[in-house]
Amino acid sequence: MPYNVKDISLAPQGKKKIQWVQEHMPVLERIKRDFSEEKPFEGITVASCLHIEPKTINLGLTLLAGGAEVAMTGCNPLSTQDDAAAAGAKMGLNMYGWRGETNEEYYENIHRVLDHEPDILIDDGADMIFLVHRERRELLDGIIGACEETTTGIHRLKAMAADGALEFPVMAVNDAYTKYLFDNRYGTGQSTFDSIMGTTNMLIAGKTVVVCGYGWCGRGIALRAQGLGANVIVTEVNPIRALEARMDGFRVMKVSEAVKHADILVTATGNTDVVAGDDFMNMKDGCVMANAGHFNVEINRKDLERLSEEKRLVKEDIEVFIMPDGRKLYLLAEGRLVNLASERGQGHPAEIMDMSFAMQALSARHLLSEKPEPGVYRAPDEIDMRVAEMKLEAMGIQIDELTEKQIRYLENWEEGT
Ligand SMILES: NC(=O)c1ccc[n+]([C@@H]2O[C@H](COP(=O)([O-])OP(=O)(O)OC[C@H]3O[C@@H](n4cnc5c(N)ncnc54)[C@H](O)[C@@H]3O)[C@@H](O)[C@H]2O)c1
Ligand SMILES: O=c1[nH]cnc2c1ncn2[C@@H]1O[C@H](CO)[C@@H](O)[C@H]1O
Ligand SMILES: N[C@@H](CCS)C(=O)O
Repeated sequence: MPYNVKDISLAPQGKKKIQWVQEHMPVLERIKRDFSEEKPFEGITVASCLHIEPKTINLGLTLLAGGAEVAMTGCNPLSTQDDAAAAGAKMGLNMYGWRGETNEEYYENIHRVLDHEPDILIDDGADMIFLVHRERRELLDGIIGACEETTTGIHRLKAMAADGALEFPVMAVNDAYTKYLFDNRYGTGQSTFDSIMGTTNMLIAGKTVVVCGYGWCGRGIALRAQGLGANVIVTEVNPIRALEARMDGFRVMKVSEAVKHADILVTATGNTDVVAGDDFMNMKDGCVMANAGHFNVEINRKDLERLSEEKRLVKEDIEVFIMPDGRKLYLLAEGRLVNLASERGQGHPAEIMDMSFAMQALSARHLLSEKPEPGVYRAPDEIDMRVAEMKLEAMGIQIDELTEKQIRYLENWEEGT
């Protein structure tokens, strides 16, 4: 089985981590059992570009159990867990990736995965899908379609589809209820603080935490910051989301004002230059900045380098920028998504990725059976509801069913006071 990982001898340690998460991913385990009987992916090659860590390996093993050949690489140069990658290679997956890739190595590894001539792609951020369209067009004919994991990837793919440039169907896995309502909100909320606290060993209680963006991720981050005892300020560009943040109990202000108060600042917008230029000149001394959104552009690192007098690594994943007036500003994990890119970042909890990856597995199977036209599609509600039902069942929770009378009542427009 071809692979290129940092250190294959880390496999036993990675395997233990995979076994641990499997115990907390009951929905994916159930799908794995079904797939191993039905073999829906027999003869199919799946290529993934996802954060490589134990839960993702478990998705790979689920597809493998379904008969697929699986080739995996990372979707971020810093997020790969080397022991999990090594274990994946030993467990029958074609693994390419390591933590700390250069930009060149990152794209090189996507090429190696594509060399397996995949029928189905699973992407996070759409880098692999773009590469196929730009540089590996010879593969387009063989590709049945792709599944996309995250908000930013879907924005990019919709823009591509609007320009008539998207040449195969893509399932917008992020847009499933069982994905964004839980993964983006509770997953990012918890894993962002897990990583910030693990990296800095700092107290959150009593601090002012500024959250830029009050989308699904921002809501989760603000909620958890509040729960940890922080004073939370939200910045937004969307008036409705800003109002929601205010009525959820948070202060709302412009980022240029918020930076003056921030002890900790977290971006989660999917946008560029959210904190930039003069913001660094007005920022409070000692502010710790982290990005939980995408790529490394939300906090403008180039501005930070240009405006500071000195930059050095304090310890793994903490850089300090010393400003001309002596203020120290800290940036975590090079401004890449902190919950995965920092060494301490474990990503979302297993129980959360259980649903996200169940949606991935079932969306890939849906692509195979339906073979839709090129475009960006939400997964059918039946799949979404099925994942929620399986999750409730696994949690031992029962809910009521509508009676015939209630269904008739809800469908009736004549009955009133
Ligand atoms: N770290 C993770 O594990 C993780 C998990 C899920 C999603 N994501 C990524 O996080 C980002 C946000 O995802 P989401 O699902 O919350 O998206 P979303 O669209 O629900 O929310 C983004 C919010 O940011 C706001 N915004 C945009 N530009 C802004 C600016 N300059 N200042 C302040 N607010 C601004 C928007 O108005 C919107 O309310 C995306 O890039 C997504 O891919 C990361
Ligand atoms: O632990 C994890 N393993 C794999 N993917 C993850 C994990 N945590 C979050 N994400 C995924 O990363 C995307 C943003 O790049 C998010 O959409 C989320 O689903
Ligand atoms: N794969 C990209 C998209 C995250 S939303 C990244 O890691 O930054």
